[in-house]
Amino acid sequence: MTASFVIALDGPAASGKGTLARLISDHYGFAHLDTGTLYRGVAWVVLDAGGDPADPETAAAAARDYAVDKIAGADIRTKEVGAAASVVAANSAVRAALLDFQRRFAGSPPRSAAGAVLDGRDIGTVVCPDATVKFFVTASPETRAHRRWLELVASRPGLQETEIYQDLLDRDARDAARDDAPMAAAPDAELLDTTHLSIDAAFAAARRVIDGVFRRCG
Ligand SMILES: Nc1ncnc2c1ncn2[C@@H]1O[C@H](COP(=O)(O)OP(=O)(O)O)[C@@H](O)[C@H]1O
Ligand SMILES: Nc1ccn([C@@H]2O[C@H](COP(=O)(O)OP(=O)(O)O)[C@@H](O)[C@H]2O)c(=O)n1
Repeated sequence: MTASFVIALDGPAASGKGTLARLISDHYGFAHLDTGTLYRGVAWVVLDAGGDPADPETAAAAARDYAVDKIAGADIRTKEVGAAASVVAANSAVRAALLDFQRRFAGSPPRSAAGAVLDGRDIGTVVCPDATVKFFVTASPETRAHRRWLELVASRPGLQETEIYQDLLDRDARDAARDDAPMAAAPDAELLDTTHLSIDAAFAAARRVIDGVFRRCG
């Protein structure tokens, strides 16, 4: 089953897809799923238990047993958890274990919302190939590193922007090179480069695309 409207946002780390997904879901009254939290959650569970995210069985077992209450209070937004997330995300058994939940969310959004907004790496290509509107959100690596550094430095004084930059490049390379559901723009995705756009301007550009599609859908 598919919800009336599904908005898919994919793109590399810190491109602004999560920010747009939240604004879009608030504006249209749709439910939002940040699918990166699933991979970060699985990675956090593995790391917290002292496991190796690269060990296929350890990661697959954590994904099969995954429930959101397992990460209650955990800081899953760190760069270490992000790096481990992209390692577990290359494991097909992990991706298979998380797929059904994402598709059910898109098909039957919580609170009977009229639509769902999902952001991640493979939403428009694998999770919801029939999404109503698809975006591939990008920004230059320097811009993305600066944005992510601004987010993290408050809780980690001394954190170097160059460290974040390298981290993002490594993660993007892993995400784009994996065999299963690599990060990629769907052929019918709208490309949105936010390098020189404020959050408001990026949101306005996304709204123009969505409203245009909704008008055509009647
Ligand atoms: N267009 C933009 N201009 C400036 N900062 C932005 C823009 N879009 C997002 N940000 C900021 O960049 C950071 C990363 O954005 P986020 O939406 O979390 O990226 P992603 O979900 O792609 O990893 C956040 O602190 C967010 O507020
Ligand atoms: N749909 C998705 C979402 C995230 N991921 C993985 O999870 C990691 C963390 O995703 P995220 O969306 O939280 O990362 P940021 O863009 O917020 O930095 C990514 O680097 C991917 O490896 C994925 O493989 N597929």
